[in-house]
Amino acid sequence: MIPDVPNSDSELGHFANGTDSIDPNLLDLQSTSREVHLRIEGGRRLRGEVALKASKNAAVALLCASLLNYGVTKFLNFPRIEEVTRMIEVLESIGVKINWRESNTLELRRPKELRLENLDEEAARRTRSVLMLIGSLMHDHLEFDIPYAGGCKLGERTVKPHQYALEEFGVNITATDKHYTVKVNKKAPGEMTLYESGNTVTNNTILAAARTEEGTFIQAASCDYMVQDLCYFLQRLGVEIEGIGTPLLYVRGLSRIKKNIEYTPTEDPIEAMFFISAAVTTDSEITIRRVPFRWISLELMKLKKMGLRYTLSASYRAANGLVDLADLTIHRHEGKLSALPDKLHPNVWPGLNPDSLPYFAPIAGVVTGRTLIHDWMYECRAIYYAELSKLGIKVELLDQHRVYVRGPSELIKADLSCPPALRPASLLLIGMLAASGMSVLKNVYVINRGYEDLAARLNMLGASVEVFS
Ligand SMILES: CC(=O)N[C@H]1[C@@H](OP(=O)(O)OP(=O)(O)OC[C@H]2O[C@@H](n3ccc(=O)[nH]c3=O)[C@H](O)[C@@H]2O)O[C@H](CO)[C@@H](O)[C@@H]1O
Ligand SMILES: C=C(OP(=O)(O)O)C(=O)O
Repeated sequence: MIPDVPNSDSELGHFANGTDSIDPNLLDLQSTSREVHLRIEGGRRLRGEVALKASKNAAVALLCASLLNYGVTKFLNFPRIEEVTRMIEVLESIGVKINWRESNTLELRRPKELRLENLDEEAARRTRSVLMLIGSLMHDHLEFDIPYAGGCKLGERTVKPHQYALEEFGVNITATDKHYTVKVNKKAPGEMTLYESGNTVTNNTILAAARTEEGTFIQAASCDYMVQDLCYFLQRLGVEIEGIGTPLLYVRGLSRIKKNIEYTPTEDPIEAMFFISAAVTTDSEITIRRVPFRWISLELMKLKKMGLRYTLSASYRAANGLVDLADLTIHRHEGKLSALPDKLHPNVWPGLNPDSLPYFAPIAGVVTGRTLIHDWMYECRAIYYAELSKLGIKVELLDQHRVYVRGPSELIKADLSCPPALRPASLLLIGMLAASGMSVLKNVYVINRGYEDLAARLNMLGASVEVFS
């Protein structure tokens, strides 16, 4: 059985799935050797256009999935972000040959034999995504160790759903000192139900099914965007998958996969929410290009009901030919937005995306009235929303899941450090863009985990963001 809570103090900071307290060491763990900070001259209105990059969350799943393929895998338009770099370090350490080709094309060639004993533990511990290595490695390895996974520090993030899902495929996972020890006696479950409709666990299960020749019905699957992107890639590899975008997936795998393949992941709906929130909080008009609008349709609906005006262009296909995109223009609101009377809360897709929810916190700071944000999914992410009060937004923390945000507020500059979680850290950047004067945001590694070249892209929109170390 995998414990979800660390057994001893010495495990704190490493067993990131288990602790429900915010670990002060985590920032150190997440820093690269050179800390990078941002200096933001706020209070400028944004203007112009920005195009979205592909998502961290699909990218990490695709990197793990590349191990299933004994041919050459090429990912086009792949995000050059810290989380991808960590996963590349992990894959290179076990023998995968990886090269960045022209700008954002990533080419991977796995060797016949992986050297799992060389796995780069330091890189692995910085990301939760290493959990998905289990679903890929179980097909050719009878026994191996994976370091305890890291990722955003948001309170307890259980690994039990992964254990329960993979045991259906004959995978036994036990927690030893700082590692999961994985033993495989492969079997085909036929039918299985996930313990939670989590994204990473769904992807892990799909990876397990992708090289299981008998068909697998996966019930209570997440239908979220990174799951869809992984399924589209696996289909290209020849894996049969039905029910993409629904909670019942049917996967008929292949015993061996060897194919030279190119795949372009879809643009990131959560990056779209970052730019939407930046535009609304600074009361700006900008156009966000290449938005997978159906993946944030509920978010757009809520914004419309607050009074926000936006325009969607005619739709066109993403480079993978599968997902519809459109260009989204957010119009200035000139202070005329109103708070929704009902709470904002996340849900598994097609609900309001759990990673979109935080972006409503700075928005709620500039609308008139009181907004209740109920972040039930994560144990303590709502606590980070209260950091916005240091930028002048009136946030009342009701408990570790709920905040009231009262607006409109006049935002004020501040010097702050990033909390150890990507979306909450990026909220502070949004607040600083809207606050007049010079703010400093320290140690932005955690933002760079998920977003590429954000300072330069914001500067193209007329912001003034200086990177320094
Ligand atoms: C690499 C990746 O894709 N990361 C995303 C993924 O993390 P990931 O799939 O790893 O998320 P977790 O498994 O940690 O789940 C997030 C939280 O939601 C809870 N939970 C989840 C599903 C459910 O049906 N019921 C439930 O209560 C979990 O117990 C946990 O507290 O999904 C999260 C939730 O969308 C996102 O914030 C992460 O960006
Ligand atoms: C929680 C997040 O990421 P991860 O699952 O990588 O920790 C996130 O992207 O907001």
